[in-house]
Amino acid sequence: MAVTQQAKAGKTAAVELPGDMTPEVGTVSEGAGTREIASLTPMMRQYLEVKALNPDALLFFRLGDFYEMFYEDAIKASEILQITLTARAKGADKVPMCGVPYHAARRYIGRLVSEGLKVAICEQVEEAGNGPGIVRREVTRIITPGMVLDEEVLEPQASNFLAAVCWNDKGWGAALLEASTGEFMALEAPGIAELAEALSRVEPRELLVADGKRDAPEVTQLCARLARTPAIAEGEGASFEPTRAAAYLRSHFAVQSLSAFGLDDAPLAAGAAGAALRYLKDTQKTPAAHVDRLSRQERGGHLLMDESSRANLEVLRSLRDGGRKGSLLGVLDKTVTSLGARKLARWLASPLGSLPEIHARLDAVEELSGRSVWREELASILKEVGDLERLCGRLSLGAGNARDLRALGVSLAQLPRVAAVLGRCESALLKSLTGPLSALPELAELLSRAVADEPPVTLKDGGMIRAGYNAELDKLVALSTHGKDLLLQIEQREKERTGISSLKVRYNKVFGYYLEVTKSNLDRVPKDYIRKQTTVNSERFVTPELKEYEEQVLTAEERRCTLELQLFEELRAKVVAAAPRIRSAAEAVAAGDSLLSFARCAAEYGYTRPEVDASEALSITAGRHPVVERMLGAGDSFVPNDVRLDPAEDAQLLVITGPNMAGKSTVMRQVALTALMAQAGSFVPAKAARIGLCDRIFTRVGAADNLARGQSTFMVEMTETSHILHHATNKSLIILDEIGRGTSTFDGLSIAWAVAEHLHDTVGARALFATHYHELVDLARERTRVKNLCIAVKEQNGKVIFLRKLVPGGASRSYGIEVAKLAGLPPEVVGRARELLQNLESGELDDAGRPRVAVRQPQGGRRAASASSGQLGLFGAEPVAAPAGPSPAQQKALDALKGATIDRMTPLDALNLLAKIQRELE
Ligand SMILES: Nc1ncnc2c1ncn2[C@@H]1O[C@H](COP(=O)(O)OP(=O)(O)OP(=O)(O)O)[C@@H](O)[C@H]1O
Repeated sequence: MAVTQQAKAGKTAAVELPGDMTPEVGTVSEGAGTREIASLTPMMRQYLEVKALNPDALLFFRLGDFYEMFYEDAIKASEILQITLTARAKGADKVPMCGVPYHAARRYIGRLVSEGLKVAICEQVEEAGNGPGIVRREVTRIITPGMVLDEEVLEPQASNFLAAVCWNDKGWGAALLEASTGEFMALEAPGIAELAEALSRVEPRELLVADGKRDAPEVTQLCARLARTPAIAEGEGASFEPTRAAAYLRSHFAVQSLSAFGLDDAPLAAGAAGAALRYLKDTQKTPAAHVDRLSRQERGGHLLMDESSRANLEVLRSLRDGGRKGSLLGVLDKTVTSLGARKLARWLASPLGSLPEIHARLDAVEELSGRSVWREELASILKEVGDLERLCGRLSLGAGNARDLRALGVSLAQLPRVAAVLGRCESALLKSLTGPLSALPELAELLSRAVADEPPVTLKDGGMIRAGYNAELDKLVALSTHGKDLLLQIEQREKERTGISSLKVRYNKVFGYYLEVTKSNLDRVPKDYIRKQTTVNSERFVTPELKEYEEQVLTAEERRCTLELQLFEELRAKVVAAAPRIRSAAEAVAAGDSLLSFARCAAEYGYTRPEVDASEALSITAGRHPVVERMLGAGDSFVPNDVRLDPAEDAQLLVITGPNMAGKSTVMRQVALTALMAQAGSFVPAKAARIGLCDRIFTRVGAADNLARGQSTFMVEMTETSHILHHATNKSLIILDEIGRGTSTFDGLSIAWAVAEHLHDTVGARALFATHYHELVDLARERTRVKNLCIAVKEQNGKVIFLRKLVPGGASRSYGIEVAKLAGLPPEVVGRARELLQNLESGELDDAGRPRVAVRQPQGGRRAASASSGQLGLFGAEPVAAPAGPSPAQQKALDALKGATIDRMTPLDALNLLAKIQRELE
C-alpha cells in the first residue's frame, strides 16, 4: 500500500511514500524500549532505531524528496518552523509527522539550530533496489549550534565557536573550536571569572560539558557570566579524561607529544581539546583534516576585558539593540572580506598586550593610511577573495560542492595580486603577509583549469568540470550532448560509402539504433551490415560501429557523471592536502584586510597614530568618542576634550562631575575606547595620544540589567565593583560611572568615596570616576593624585546650554530638574520638584516638626530655583551650607599673605610674618 501525503501540508505537490511504509501488524518495541507500537512498518522500525541512537537530536529522516520528522520531533519542529503537522496512519496508530523538502532543508535546519537545537540528518546510504528489504539509512551529519558548516546558516562576519569546558578543584580547562574554519585553541584558567573572560572573547554558540554535567552549578554560573547564553551539549565523560584526550589529540595531529602546542603541562586544557575534537568528528563523521593546528591561549598576551566591560563599552555590539550598528566594531569595520570582518572583531575583542606587536600593526596602518591608491587597489582585489577558511573547512569535512571549489579557485587566484601590493610596502608586518599568500599558485591554477564557471550545487549530475581538463570526460560529454550529431555523422559516412542516398539511422526500443535501407537499394548493402528486420518497404541493419556508438551514447551521461564525481573527489583531496597552506593564506588575507580597514578609518575619520609605550601615563589631546562622533546628526559637531592621567605625577584618579547629560559618560568611554583602539593597533580619534600599555580595562557603567539572572541592579553594580577592586593592577585602566547610585544617597556616597580611596591608596590604577555626588570633589583635598574635572554648562535665560567641554574643578550642581524638563516631564511635576529641591536645600523642620521637604508652598509663592544652591549635604545631619566668606580676622591674614613680597624676604622675615598672622588669627 502506498500512502499519499496529501499536498505535503500545502507546501508542495503530493508525494508518494515508498512502499516500505506499509504497516506490519504486530507489537514491537523500539530499540530504546520506550515506545510500544501496535503496527510498525519496517521503515518506522528503522526510523526508531536511528532515533534511539540520537535521542537528543531532531531526526531529519530522508524519504524521497523530503526530510520527515515523526512523533515529538514532528510536534516540536512544526511549532518552531511553522509548518503543518500531519499524521501517518489513523486511530490509535496515528503518528504525528511533518516534513520539509530536501532542497529547502538548509533554511529550516538553520532556524532550528539558531533555537539551540541539534539536527541529525539521516540519509539513504544505498541505492534503492539493491537486495531485499528497505534501503539502509544512516545519520551522515549532526548539525548543532556550534557545529555548523553551511554558509546559509553561518553569519559571514561572525565566528561560530564550540567551547568545551571541564574543571576540577584546581581550576578550569577549555577548548575553543570553530568547525567551519578549523580554528582550534585551548586554555587553562584558575577560576570561573578568568574562564568567562576568555570565552567571552569569542562568544561561543555551544558549550560542551561531560555527560551528567549539564545542570551542574559551575555550568549555570559560567553561562550567567557570558553575554550570549550558549546552547549546552553533553559529550562522553571519558573523552574529557586528560590521558585519553591527549592520546586522541596526538593521533589526530600525528605528533609524539603535545609540547608543540604547549599543552603537555595543561591536563585540563588537553582534556577539553580532546573532547571538542571528538565531538567534531562524531557529529561531522569525518576525520576533520582542516583542524591542523592547536594553539594554547596565554593570559598575558592580551589586554584583558571582562564580558561586562566589553558590553558596556559597546565594543562589538550596541547596548541598544545588540546590533553592530552603534558599536565600535560597526564604526571601524571597513573590511571587504568576511575573513577580515571576523578577524577585526577578534582584534577588538582581544587587543594586544605586547608593544612590538602593537607597533608593528601601527606601522602597517600608518603606511596604508598614507597611500590612498594602494588602499583602493588592495580593497578592489580583496573584494574578489571569498571565505577561504570556510570554503576549505566545508571541503575538508566532505560537505563542500563544486561551487565551493570554484569559489576557492577564484579566491586563490587573487592571492598573488594581493601579495604584489603588500610586497611594495615597507612595513614589516605587511611584507610578512606576502609569504603565505604566495604559497598556493599550483592549486589556484589547477582549480581554475579544472572547475566549470557555473557548476551546479549537486555532485551527482555532472556539469562540474571544465571542458579540456580531462580527455575522457570531454569524450563522454561530447557523446552525451552531441550523441545525435555523431549518429548523423555515421549516417552521412555510410551514405557516402554505399552510395545509398536514402539510407537513414533510426531508433526503436527493440533494436536500438539501426540503419534503414529501402528495398530498391538492397543490392548496394555492404557485407559488414548485419540484417535485423525486414519491413514492407525496407530492411533494417546494424553494424558493430553503430552498436558501439549506441552503447556509448546511451551510457555516456551516466559515465560522465561518475567520472565527474571522481574528478571532483580528486580535486577535493588536493584541497584537503593543501588545507594548512590555505589556512595560513586565509590568516594573511584576514590580517591584511583588518589593517586595511584600520587604515581606511584613519584616513576617512581623521584619526592619528597613538604613541604606545610602557609608561603608566595616558594622555589624550582633543580626543573624540569614535562612535558618538559618527552618530551626531548634521549640524551637531563633536566637542573634543583633553584628558591627562599620570599616576607618577599628580593625576591618577580623575573625579568628573557635571550636570546630567553633560557628557561625562561619553568622555570616560572615549578614553577607554581610545586605549583599546591603540592596543588593537588602530589609529585613534584624537589630535595626539600617548597610551601607557594597559593590562586590563575595567568599566562599571550604567545599570546593566541582570534581573533575568536573579540579581538586583545594585547587586550587579557591587559585584562588578568588587571584581574590579580584586583584579585591577597599577597597569589597569578603570572607568567608574556613578558608583553607588543604585542605593540610598548616604550609602552610595560612602561606598563611592571608599572605592575611590582604595583605588588611589592601594590599587594605584589609572581611573576615571564620574559622579553626581559633588562631595567627592573634596577627595582631591585629601589625596594628592586625585584631580577634579567637570563638564562646563552655561545657564542662559533659565535654560541650560551644554558646552561639552571638560574643565578643571568640580561642578556645583546637577541641573537634574532642567534635564528632566528637557525630557518632557509635565510642568506641574517639574514645578513641584523645584519646590522640593528648595525645601531639601534649606533642610529644616517646620513648626510642627515635619520635614520641610514635604511641605507644599502656597500657590504663587514658589521661589525660583537658585542657580548657586548645592545638593543636599550628606555627611552629618546638618546640610552643607554654601561656604560662608572669611571672617575679618581671616581676611586680614589673607591680605597680609597676599601683600608679602616673598622673593625679597629672608627666611627670618618669613617666619616673623607667619608668627604674626598666626597670632592675629588666634
Ligand atoms: N563632547 C561631546 N560633543 C558632542 N556631543 C556630546 C559630547 N559628549 C556628549 N555628547 C552628547 O551628549 C549626550 C549625553 O552624554 P552623556 O550620556 O555622556 O552624559 P552624562 O553626563 O553621562 O549624563 P548622565 O549624568 O545623565 O548619565 C550624548 O549622548 C551625546 O549625544
